[in-house]
Amino acid sequence: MAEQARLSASPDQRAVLRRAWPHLRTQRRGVLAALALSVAATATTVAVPAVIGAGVDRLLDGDRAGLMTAVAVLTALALLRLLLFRQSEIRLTTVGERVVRELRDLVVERLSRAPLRFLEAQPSGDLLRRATTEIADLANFVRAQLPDVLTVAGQLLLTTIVLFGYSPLLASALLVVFVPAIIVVLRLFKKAADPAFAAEAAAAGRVATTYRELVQSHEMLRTGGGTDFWRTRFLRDGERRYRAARRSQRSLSLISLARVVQGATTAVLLLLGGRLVAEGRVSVGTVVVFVLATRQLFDSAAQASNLVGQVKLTLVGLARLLDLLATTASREDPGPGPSVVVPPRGPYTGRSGPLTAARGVLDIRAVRYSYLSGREVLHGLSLRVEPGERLGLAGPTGAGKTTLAKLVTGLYTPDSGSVHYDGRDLRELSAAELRRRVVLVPQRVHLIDGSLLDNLGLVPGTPDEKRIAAAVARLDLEDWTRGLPDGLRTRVGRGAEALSAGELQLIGLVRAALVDPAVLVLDEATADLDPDTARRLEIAVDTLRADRTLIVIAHRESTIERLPRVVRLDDGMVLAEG
Ligand SMILES: Nc1ncnc2c1ncn2[C@@H]1O[C@H](COP(=O)(O)OP(=O)(O)OP(=O)(O)O)[C@@H](O)[C@H]1O
Repeated sequence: MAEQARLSASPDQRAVLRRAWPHLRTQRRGVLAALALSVAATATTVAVPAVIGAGVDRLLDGDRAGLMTAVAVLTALALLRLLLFRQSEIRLTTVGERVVRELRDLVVERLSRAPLRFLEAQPSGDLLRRATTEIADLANFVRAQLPDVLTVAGQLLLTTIVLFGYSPLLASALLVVFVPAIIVVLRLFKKAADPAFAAEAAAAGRVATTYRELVQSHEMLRTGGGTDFWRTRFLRDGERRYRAARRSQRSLSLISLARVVQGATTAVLLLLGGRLVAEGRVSVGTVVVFVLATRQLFDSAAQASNLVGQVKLTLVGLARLLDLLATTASREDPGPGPSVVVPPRGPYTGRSGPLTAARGVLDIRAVRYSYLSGREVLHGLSLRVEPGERLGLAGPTGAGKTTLAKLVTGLYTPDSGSVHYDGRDLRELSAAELRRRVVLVPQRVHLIDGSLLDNLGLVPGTPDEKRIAAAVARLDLEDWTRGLPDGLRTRVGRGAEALSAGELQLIGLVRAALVDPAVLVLDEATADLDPDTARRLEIAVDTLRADRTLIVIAHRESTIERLPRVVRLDDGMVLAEG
């Protein structure tokens, strides 16, 4: 089996921000400007204790003018602070929203080009969560917490610098007590929190998967009596998620150890400061600066402890998102940076590629394919289909007919062997060229939420109503569309007009007519068709086939009887022809 990239349940959490940085490429200037504003805003806060300290010393010296200057500077700082904080907040959230939007677009783009094999291999709920909830969480974080995080980080850094300027001795004492203790606390926290938060995100993904399964297969679960099984599974996943959330919350309590560190640091500072003042080595104003600034430092640390859970959650979400982007990056992507691996064999995503003739031979050469390692489904199957030929593929369930159809239409790439159209390996063709030449009408055509017209128009080039109506008329399907409540404008899909399996295939055939491919592969619906729909399908297929190659995965004897050439498959091999 070809190596298939899979999303990791616990993606690499190391250097997440560094790995995310290349994705900020287009917004780097904005990010830097926002950061500069944030630093300036923070500086106005950090300067306050220094100005108060200077004021205290002027007061003790009886320097009235100096005191008034300090008061004026404090007032100016307060105004400047207001202005700069507001500006930095606006800038940050604007740039952050842009980055999130670009990430969202990139995810959509990557998922739309991701190989079918990759998409089928992932639990759909988990994929959905990464592509939606986790990006939404990131957006919320950017809006609500990022400005605070930057302010806190800036305050911690700038305050330390200012204190060293005042008294290296007191500042060193502060750091000697404060920094090692905080590092120990943070290390303990990281050790407990990294796996806990990753497990919580993975558990949430599992809940989403189970939930999605219910929505998708509710009919089967109800009629088959499987509701209890599902409920048990859902409760089990919910319980796992609850326990994972409790564990990550417990890891947060480690951060409260920081308060013990705060108490010890204040005590050391007051004892040492008092002694230095008594010895005349520092002024009272300097001790005031230290006391106020240390308070600020502790406030920041306390705020940081409140934010740290949110930051952790966001970093885990970001790591999962980067994992998704790295796993879906195809060979053609320039890639955001060296940390991105390039796993899925991006099939048929070439942007250019050779052009092929409007009618050509379809040549399947010794293709092998496995979904799961060690369980080969097609074992070196070869088949040549001439232009304009009508071929039926028959065989028992599980013989590999649908798999072959997906290989022939380029939805899967063979593990070995190749599929050629007009002498070209499908892998060499651009996505547009491939879609122009080979079209699959699947067994179950999926509807998007919208009108029949919206659904019929889901082909390259977004055809207008006139073109769609002409295609409907060409396939002799006007009586069918006219019979629907609003004709072509009838809403279809969930909660709207229900269409039968055969009618869904009619939609697939109209789409094929709009594309005008050289090869049409029709995976016949297995459901029983009412006589009207069966007749419409027959007429539409006959009209459509004209001079193009038609491959029908035949589930009905009547279809097999009508086809001049029938290939019977069994266990991934051609069993017989005729
Ligand atoms: N997404 C998948 N993951 C794993 N195994 C799969 C997947 N799709 C199909 N298979 C397996 O591959 C084998 C061939 O399936 P395939 O659908 O191609 O057969 P088929 O001849 O089209 O059957 P049917 O007539 O029932 O549609 C089967 O054993 C099936 O269980």
